[in-house]
Amino acid sequence: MRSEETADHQIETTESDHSLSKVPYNERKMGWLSITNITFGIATAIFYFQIGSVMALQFGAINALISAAYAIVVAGVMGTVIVYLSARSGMNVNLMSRGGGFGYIGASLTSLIYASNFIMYCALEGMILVFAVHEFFPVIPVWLLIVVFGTLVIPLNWFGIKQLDKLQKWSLPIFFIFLFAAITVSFMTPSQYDAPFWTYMPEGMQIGGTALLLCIGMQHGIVGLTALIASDYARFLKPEHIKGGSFAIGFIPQIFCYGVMGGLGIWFGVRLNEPNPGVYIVHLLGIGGALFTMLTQVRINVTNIYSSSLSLSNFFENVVKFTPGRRFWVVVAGVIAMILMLGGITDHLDAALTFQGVFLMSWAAILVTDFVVVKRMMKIGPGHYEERQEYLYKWNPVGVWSLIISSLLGTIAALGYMGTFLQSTAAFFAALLAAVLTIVIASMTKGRYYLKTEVKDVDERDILVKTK
Ligand SMILES: O=c1cc[nH]c(=O)[nH]1
Repeated sequence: MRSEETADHQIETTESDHSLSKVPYNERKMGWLSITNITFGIATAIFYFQIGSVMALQFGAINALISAAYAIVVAGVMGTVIVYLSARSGMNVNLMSRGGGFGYIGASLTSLIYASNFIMYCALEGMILVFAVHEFFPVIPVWLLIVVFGTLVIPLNWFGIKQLDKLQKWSLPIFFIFLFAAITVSFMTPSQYDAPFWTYMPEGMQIGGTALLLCIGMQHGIVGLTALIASDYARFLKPEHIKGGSFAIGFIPQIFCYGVMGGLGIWFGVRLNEPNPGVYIVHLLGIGGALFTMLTQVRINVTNIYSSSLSLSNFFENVVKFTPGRRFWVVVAGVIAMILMLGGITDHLDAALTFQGVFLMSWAAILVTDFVVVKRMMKIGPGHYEERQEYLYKWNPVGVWSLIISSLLGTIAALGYMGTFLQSTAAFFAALLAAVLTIVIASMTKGRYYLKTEVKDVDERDILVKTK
């Protein structure tokens, strides 16, 4: 087994993390339901209520619903392809990017930005939890709650994927009990809006046009992330579950995030005339609302820390050969998130998150285009994903230039320097641009930078496309 050949890889094998190498076939034992269950840890975050409620109250419920449908399709299609690639290769997007168009240093940069994204989200989600609890127990100082809840996610990540699976499995039924309670109480609470909720439209807004574009612009901050994230778990999928499982893992959680949670967010928001779920859930369920928030936020933050630890492991192995093991990075990610919360930085992350929304969607688009168009249709580059440094160039211009150009232009557009239309659709256009650039640069370089030397020990099962 290749992953046992070096000392680093032995550490991983004993921890079952495989943060630095692909998951060997004899450890791809998880069924599609278990993996979908883990990704529901992300999908059940009240963050998605908030997106739905804010969109509906600012731009109208029908625009929010159309935008949710758009997010389901875009994240679902990209997510399904990425899950398929992860399950076939045994790699997450960090590893896959090395041989999937970026080179090993190129892939380190994507890993670093990806890790920073999860750490920021961990801090943002952590603050939602801290404020919900502080609301009920104002005597407990905020800094203490930050330290307690910031520390809690570290041991919950200690034993990797199996622990995550158990945690998400046991907490999901409790989540649904709270959710049904909130819906029931909401029905019993007089609505602030008398007509059917989907007819809600604030003054000066209309169906479609700028209002719809602004909703789509809000969704773009997160669509790329939800398409990419399942790859951390799908690499453990049993090979016999790949066919139907790729769709289940790649698509169903998107329906839940944007459709169910987002849809309920629209409904709650309009009914209660309140955009902040931290306020309305507590209003509906009292202390139960604080417990519900605690549950959803712990569920999402264990996945945030898990994904950041994998990405940090990748970055530091690739760039400085520092391989202390994934648990070390769990602690680092947890501590940085706490520092962000304690420093009050979470109120100033807007520009960083705008850039990351564009960046992540472009990255997902490059991985999908590299596989579907470059490898499958144009037969350029190797037919398998290589992750070992000795076979790779540091940089592959295909992914690296496509990502740099599209992310830069996309961010400039998203910040409003190219007009309103491009501001709201920036991530989409960056992703389209990234896809086109991937094809153009791959055909210009004729796949030269995918592999430094020929790989002679490729397992037949790892070949995704016959390129020769
Ligand atoms: O992956 C995600 C998505 C939304 N919010 C998070 O905290 N993490």
